Amino acid sequence: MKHILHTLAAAHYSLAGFRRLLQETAAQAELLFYLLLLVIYGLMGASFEQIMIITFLFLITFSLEALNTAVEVLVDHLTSDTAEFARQAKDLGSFAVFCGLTMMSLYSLYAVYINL
Ligand SMILES: Nc1ncnc2c1ncn2[C@@H]1O[C@H](COP(=O)(O)OP(=O)(O)OP(=O)(O)O)[C@@H](O)[C@H]1O
Repeated sequence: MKHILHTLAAAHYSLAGFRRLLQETAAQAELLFYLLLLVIYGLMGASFEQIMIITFLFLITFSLEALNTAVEVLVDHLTSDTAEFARQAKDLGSFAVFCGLTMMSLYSLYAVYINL
């Protein structure tokens, strides 16, 4: 019973995190990018396996965006001034998201190449 309640509470907190993430313009753009890719994958007759792969890559990218947002929230709480640690922390988070988007883009170029 204790474990079930713990899991339910964790799901509740995760949903709150998802709602918070959707307030970020970058996260909205990434979600739209994924939906657009799904349409393209559908139109070119991609396999179930290819749709699963792009979905996993999107979920990795979206989770990187969530962690990047968490870093930004913490940094903004720590300082409202210009600071070297703040610049480095935000740039590193930004680079992580960039890597995720690059994975999605490269895989999609490959999927278009083998399906058309
Ligand atoms: N307090 C700060 N001190 C120094 N540089 C900062 C600071 N805050 C932001 N920056 C620099 O400005 C960039 C953009 O920061 P900002 O807070 O606007 O992120 P963002 O545009 O909201 O990021 P994202 O698009 O990933 O949500 C950072 O990557 C960093 O280089």
